[in-house]
Formats: sequence, structure tokens, C-alpha cells
Amino acid sequence: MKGHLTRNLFPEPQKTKGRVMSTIAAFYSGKSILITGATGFLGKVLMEKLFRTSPDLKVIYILVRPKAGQTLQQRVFQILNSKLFEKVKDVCPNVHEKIRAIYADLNQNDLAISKEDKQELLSCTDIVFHCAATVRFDDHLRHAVQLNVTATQQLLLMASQMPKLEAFIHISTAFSNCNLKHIDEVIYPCPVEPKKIIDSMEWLDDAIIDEITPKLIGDRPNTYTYTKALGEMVVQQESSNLNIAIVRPSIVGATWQEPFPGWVDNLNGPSGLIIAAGKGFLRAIRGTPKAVADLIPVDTVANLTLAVGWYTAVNRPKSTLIYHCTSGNFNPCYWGKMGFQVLAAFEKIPFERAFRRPYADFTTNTITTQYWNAVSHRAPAIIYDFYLRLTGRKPRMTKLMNRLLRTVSMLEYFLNRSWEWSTYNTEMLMSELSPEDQRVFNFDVRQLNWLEYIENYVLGVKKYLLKEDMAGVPKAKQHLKRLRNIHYLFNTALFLIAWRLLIARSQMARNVWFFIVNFCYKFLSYFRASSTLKV
Ligand SMILES: CCCCCCCCCCCCCCCCCCCCCCCCCCCC(=O)SCCNC(=O)CCNC(=O)[C@H](O)C(C)(C)COP(=O)(O)OP(=O)(O)OC[C@H]1O[C@@H](n2cnc3c(N)ncnc32)[C@H](O)[C@@H]1OP(=O)(O)O
Ligand SMILES: NC(=O)C1=CN([C@@H]2O[C@H](COP(=O)(O)OP(=O)(O)OC[C@H]3O[C@@H](n4cnc5c(N)ncnc54)[C@H](OP(=O)(O)O)[C@@H]3O)[C@@H](O)[C@H]2O)C=CC1
Repeated sequence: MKGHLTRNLFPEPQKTKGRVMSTIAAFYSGKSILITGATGFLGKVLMEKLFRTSPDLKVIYILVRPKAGQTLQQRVFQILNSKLFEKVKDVCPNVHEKIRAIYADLNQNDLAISKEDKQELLSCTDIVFHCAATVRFDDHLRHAVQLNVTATQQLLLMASQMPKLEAFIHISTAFSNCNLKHIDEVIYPCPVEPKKIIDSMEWLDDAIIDEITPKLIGDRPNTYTYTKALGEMVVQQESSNLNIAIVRPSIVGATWQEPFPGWVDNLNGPSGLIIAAGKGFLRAIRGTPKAVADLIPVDTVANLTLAVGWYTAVNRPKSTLIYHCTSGNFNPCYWGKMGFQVLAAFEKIPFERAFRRPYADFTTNTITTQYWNAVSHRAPAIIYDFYLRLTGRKPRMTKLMNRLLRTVSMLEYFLNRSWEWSTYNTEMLMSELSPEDQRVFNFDVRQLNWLEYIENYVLGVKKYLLKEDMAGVPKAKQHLKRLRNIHYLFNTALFLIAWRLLIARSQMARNVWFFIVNFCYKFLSYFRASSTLKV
């Protein structure tokens, strides 16, 4: 397929209301697009943008599995009727007709796609966006390999049988090579060939896989980053007669601009921690304030991905190009500053029914982290559970806290290191876009104002994840004031008790106490005498 043009891939730019229409939007018009992972965080934003900017596209096929008691149709209905898709309905009223959900399970070797569906996909698909993956850090290696490696291989096999296919865009992660400090736009080999890993997963039992997992992942922190790296190798090996590009986003966060700021719908990455800090559960976290917080808004990733799809199809580069979708190179923000901005946002946008007042800090070594975990996390949870027991309720805080600390320990790796990603391809692509495309498919994060972004992020977490209304803010502020008073009262009582015990046991403490009382008395007497003299 590489190297030969079969159709008109350069549609003439059209004029809409005096403005030249975006070339990228025009490119997707009339196209049949296959998206995997369309029910996920990135997939939904990608699909929304496609429908909004290219309402004339022919069809979007999405590979979906039934989940949580919902059929495919119910899942699609829920997505199309969500707040995220509100604008789409104005621009593309027949969006329901343009989306075709295809039953698939990427956990199964043949992806479980029916013969008829497969035939339709093979003969009609013009572009593939492969977003589906397991993003859990602690997934069992067998499952992570199945989804992030084998399913990618299966999909590439299908792609190689698609006569109309113009481009296959694979979504990886900027952290697939997080064992390196500087990461170029190349595919780095892993010591063991993906094919060997895939084969071995078929006959090794779970216990043996558990045993060899640390050896296989080597200096990577988890099975996720390791299997994403293997997935890239598979892409490279199968890319000979396909027109492929890889997009590597860093830590994907809430929307920056589109369709509206602050939209987020899962707890991955920073979102879960923002909730934990805002509700007062998370008080300290091991992090390096000066390390780069390489967050990238999800709409930026979607824009870059669509631009890559267009560029790859139109220009058919000779080799597989890799695009780093990161912010650190263009507009760096640091964890210290970001943490500070998150805490400042809680002042304006407090969460309801907080456990404690939001206050968190970074710890820098294991000992202080363990100390603060004991004092600021576990002790309050135990006290609260004791109170729940006393009042006849079921204790739950210790369990919740243990889960949070486990999550935090998995994210810490990313909070204590900085990476440099080269971005020549991303910059090249930016320069290839017309001014209108740069506006419509903006992925230039130099324009991003972090303070504003973080405030919208916190607001989005409150509205779309916690489903809290802004009308409840005054009550939430009152609740925080009450918590502050309880905090002061508790500390004062604790101090008095400790002091009383100390005085009872130590002559030295008694001497200090008498000295202080004596000093205060003399000071007050002097103050009173001097003010009487003045009168
Ligand atoms: C000088 C200044 C001073 C001020 C300093 C102030 C500093 C304080 C900071 C304040 C806080 C501010 C926050 C700032 C932002 C920090 C963000 C740091 C994030 C760094 C993340 C980097 C990751 C990037 C890596 C690569 C990117 C990718 O490519 S992958 C995509 C990312 N993937 C993930 O994030 C997946 C992570 N999740 C998992 O792997 C699993 O869920 C888990 C292992 C964490 C948990 O698994 P488990 O089976 O135990 O549980 P599960 O069933 O999944 O869920 C249990 C409950 O926990 C909730 N949950 C799940 N995930 C999270 C999460 N990430 N955070 C919080 N909670 C989570 C889940 O909903 C469940 O809840 P219940 O349903 O209630 O039981
Ligand atoms: N979020 C982030 O911070 C980052 C993400 N990425 C990459 O971006 C891509 C998208 O991630 P994101 O949207 O955040 O992830 P999500 O977890 O939100 O979405 C994952 C998608 O994959 C689908 N999927 C998982 N398992 C199966 C299966 N067995 N069969 C069919 N579909 C399945 C999910 O479907 P279902 O709804 O049925 O579960 C969902 O649509 C991934 O490739 C990820 O590696 C890269 C960097 C950072």
C-alpha cells in the first residue's frame, strides 16, 4: 500500500462563511474510520472532534464490548447523549446513523469480530486509530500482553488486508521507554522479541509468569510501560506494507479548550489524586517539586492524532514516524508549581463533604514519606474508623486509605523523574499545517496557561467526576471552616494533654513551665504599669 496514491487525497480547500475550510477536516469528509478504544477517555474526545469538524464523514466504526450490564447500543447511546457530545448534535444531527458499533473483545485472539463485520471492516475502512489498551499499571503480564501487544498484532494483520486503508495510527505512550532519560522519535528494541513473549504467554502458567515478570520488565516500573514498548516493536515489525504512524502522549489530563475546558471522565493520572487531595485524604506524597510535570490535555492529543492521520495518509512517509505529544519541551510546568496551583484552586472550588481540610506537601525521601503516611494518613483513618465503630457504623476509612497509598506508591515513579522527549516530528507537522488547521486542530501547548488549565481541571473533576454542583460551594466552604476549628481544637487538646503528662513526669519540664508562667506574669505586670503611667 505504501507509496502509491489511489484516490484524490488532496481535496481542494473549500470556503465556509468566508473562511477557508480546514484541509484536515475536509480530508476526513466521506471517510470510513475505524477507532478502537472509542469508549475510553481519549477515544471519546477523538470521536467527538471528528464528528464536530467533519460531519460529512461517512461512518465511524468502533470496536466495543458489552460492559457493566450494558449492551453495545446502550453504551453508544450513553456516549452520544453525554455532555461531551452536546455540540456534536448541532453540527451533525444524524450522528447516530454515522456511528457503527461492532462487537469485539480484544482479550480474545481473533478479537471476537464476526465474519460479516470483519468483511465490512476490511472492505470499507480508510483510516484506523488504535487507541484501545489496558492502562492499569499493575495488570497481570498475560493480560497486558494480550491487549497491548497481541491485539495490536491482530489489528495490524486485519489492516494489511484492507485495500482502501490510507493510514494506521497507533497510540502508544511517551513512557514506553521511561527507563531512558532522553527519548528520541525512534522505536527502541526490548531484549526479548514480542513474538517470543506472545508465544510464551500461551503455555506458561500464572505462577511462572509472576516469577519472570520483574526480570522481563527490567528497569521499567510496570507491565503497562513494558507492554506498550512491545506493542511499538510489533508495529515496527508489521509495518512493511502499511502506512503507519505512532503517537506517544505523556500524562493525559482534562480538556484544555474543546469541546469545553475541564472535561474528564476517569480517575487515571492526576484526576484521582486531585480528588484524594481535595477531599483531604492525601496529605503528603513523595515527589520532586522540581521535576517536570509532563501533562498534556486530552483535546491536544486528539488534535495531534487527527493531524497525524491526515499527514500520514497524504504524504505517505517512507518510514514509520513517531510523534511525541508532550508539554515539557514547549511549556514546562513542575510538580511543585502544579501542586501549589491545585491547592490554590481548592480555595475557590472546594469539594463537598471533605474528610479533612485540603493541604498536601511533597516529601523527598522514604523515611519522611513513611512518617507522614503514619501520622497524616493512617492515624486519622484509624481514629475515624474508631469513631464510626463507636457510633454503630461500619469502619471503612483504613481500607480506603490503604488503597489510596497503594495507588500513590504506583504513581510516585512518575513524580520523581524528568524526561526529555525530542519533538522534531511534532514541530515539523505543526509547520506543515495551514493557519486554519493550526487553529482548528491546535496542538501548540506553548499557548497553554497552566494556572487557568489547572483551575478548569479542578472544576471539571468537581463537576464531571464527583457530580457536585457549584451551588454547594458556600456549604462546602462552611464545612472546611468547621474542619479547621476542629483541627485547632484537637491540636490544642493534644498539646495540653502532652504537656500535662510531661510536667507530671519531669522536673526539667516543670522548671520550664514555671519560668514561662513567671515571665508572662512579669511581662503583663510591666505592661499594665506602663499603660497606667501614660494615663
Ligand atoms: C511547594 C508547593 C507545595 C504544594 C505541594 C502540594 C503537593 C500536593 C499535591 C496535591 C495533589 C495534586 C495532584 C497533582 C497531580 C499529581 C498527579 C500525579 C500523577 C502522576 C501519574 C503519572 C502517570 C503517568 C504514566 C504514564 C501515562 C500513561 O501512559 S497511562 C495512563 C495512566 N494510567 C493510570 O493512571 C492507571 C493507574 N491506575 C491503576 O493502575 C490502577 O487503578 C491502580 C493500580 C492504581 C489501582 O488498582 P486496584 O485494583 O487496587 O483498584 P481499582 O479497582 O482500579 O480502583 C480502586 C479504587 O481506586 C480508585 N482509583 C483508581 N485509579 C485511581 C487513581 N489513579 N487515583 C486515585 N484513585 C484511583 C478507583 O476508582 C477505585 O475506587 P472505588 O471505586 O471507590 O473503590
Ligand atoms: N490516559 C493517559 O494518561 C495516557 C494514555 N495513553 C494511551 O492512550 C490510549 C487511550 O488511553 P485512555 O483513553 O486513557 O484509556 P481508557 O482506559 O480510558 O480506555 C481504554 C479503551 O480500551 C478499551 N478496551 C480495553 N480492553 C478492551 C477489550 N478487551 N476489548 C475491547 N476494548 C477494550 C476500553 O473499552 P471499555 O470501555 O470496554 O473498557 C476503552 O475504550 C491507550 O493506548 C493508552 O496507552 C498514553 C499516554 C497517557
